[in-house]
Amino acid sequence: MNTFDNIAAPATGIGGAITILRLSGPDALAIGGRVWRSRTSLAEAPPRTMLLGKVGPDPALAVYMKAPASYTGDDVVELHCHGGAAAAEQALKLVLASGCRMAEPGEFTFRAFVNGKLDLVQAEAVGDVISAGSDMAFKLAEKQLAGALSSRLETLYEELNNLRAEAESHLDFPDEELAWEEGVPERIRAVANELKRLLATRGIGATLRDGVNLVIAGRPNAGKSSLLNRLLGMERAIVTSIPGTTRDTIEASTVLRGLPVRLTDTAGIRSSSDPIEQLGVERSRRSIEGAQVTFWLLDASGDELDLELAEMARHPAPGRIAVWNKLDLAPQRALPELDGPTVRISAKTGEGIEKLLDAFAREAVDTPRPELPEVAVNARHARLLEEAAGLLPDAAAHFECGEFELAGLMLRDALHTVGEIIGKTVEPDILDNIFSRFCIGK
Ligand SMILES: Nc1nc2c(c(=O)[nH]1)N(C=O)[C@@H](CNc1ccc(C(=O)N[C@@H](CCC(=O)O)C(=O)O)cc1)CN2
Ligand SMILES: Nc1nc2c(ncn2[C@@H]2O[C@H](COP(=O)(O)OP(=O)(O)OP(=O)(O)O)[C@@H](O)[C@H]2O)c(=O)[nH]1
Ligand SMILES: [Mg+2]
Repeated sequence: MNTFDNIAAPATGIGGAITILRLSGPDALAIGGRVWRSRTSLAEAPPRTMLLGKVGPDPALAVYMKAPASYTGDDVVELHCHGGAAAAEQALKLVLASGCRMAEPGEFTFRAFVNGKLDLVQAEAVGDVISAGSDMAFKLAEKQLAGALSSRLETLYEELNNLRAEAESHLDFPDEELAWEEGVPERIRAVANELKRLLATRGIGATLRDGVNLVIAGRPNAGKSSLLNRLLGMERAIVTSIPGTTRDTIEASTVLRGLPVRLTDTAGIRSSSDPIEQLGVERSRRSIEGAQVTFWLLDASGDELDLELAEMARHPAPGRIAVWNKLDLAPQRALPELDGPTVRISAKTGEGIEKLLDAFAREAVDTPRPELPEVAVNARHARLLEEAAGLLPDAAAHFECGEFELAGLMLRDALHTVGEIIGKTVEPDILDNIFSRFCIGK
């Protein structure tokens, strides 16, 4: 990605009411002026003023954002054209024929990073904002974009740099018994503790970014699809009184207790001679294996409780919550005690669903009512935090023994590693990996 190129891409999904083409680069203004025409040119009007003109024969609005006061930090021109694939394609063709090349995925945000508009953690947050699957995930991404995590890492980076300087200052006077500043090893350990506090947010970070994989499993007719429909608030799956109604897995996205959830309803598990049903059951098994949380439904009203329990015992399910369903049909029935979290519900009346959601959240994030975290790191951050935190106890110990060279080397490594998180020092392939996951136009 050459940062001096002029790049362009649709910034909106094609097919909406308006398509915005975004141009960024040193010649964005000139190229925009070749494609978009009006009585007053973009160069004449004050920047960030929306003007009406034409792209070819079609009316289109345009705005110029002068470097460095733009999203990318380059000169940016946006052309707001009529929506629809044909209009957008024509305008894009003109732009590409007039000196821009097509932007790669994430390239606008990459430029913002290179131009110092965003650090790497904030650039990742742009991706999180776009892919957020729940209100809580969205709010976390907004905080991270605003710099909540960046500023904490920045503070740690500065402290590590001071500590490194302190250790290295002793190297210049090897023969002197230079008294080292009070409290340096304690400060190193304090940084390690703060890194560990950040590391502890990895779980909730993964849950909010990736969503929880929740699978509903059980014997045929236990009420799995009824529960799916209730959780979604719509009749997504077919429900009948005939065992074996659901033959294939059904997937849906939803939000439970503020957590983004990928929900899978499965075909009821039993041995069957029907080859189609067998394939469905095989899929159910695979879904259960990949689950983070499993609702294992048991029909509390049936006369085959032993069979229900035997089937559950046969299938080790991650994060399993046993769910006695159809409570409305058997309100007084004495049910066997089970190992692990157990909830009683009626998918039909909705009774017990709140308790089920509490149990779900406890299984997913260890608390029935998750709160929005101040910050939450992602897998990349966690890997680097762990690496940095691992170096610090030894660095503190070396410092205490007067082994300042070793202490300094380790502090330098830790500094470098924390710097990688915010993008102060970073390998090109890491950048590629981050930005290529964005959509084109972002
Ligand atoms: N039309 C349009 N809408 C958009 C964007 C955009 O680029 N274009 N954005 C993104 O895709 C998001 C908004 N993010 C933005 C962030 C910074 C700047 C910007 O011009 N920053 C300058 C000026 C700051 C200021 O005036 O306070 C800067 O940082 O120097 C623009 C958009 C969402 N909506
Ligand atoms: N009374 C009562 N009936 C329920 C309840 N939950 C489900 N049912 C009924 O039980 C039958 C089976 O429900 P489904 O949701 O299709 O069951 P399933 O587990 O998806 O069944 P398969 O797809 O065949 O594996 C239907 O007639 C539902 O109306 C409940 O809580 N109370
Ligand atoms: Mg079903």
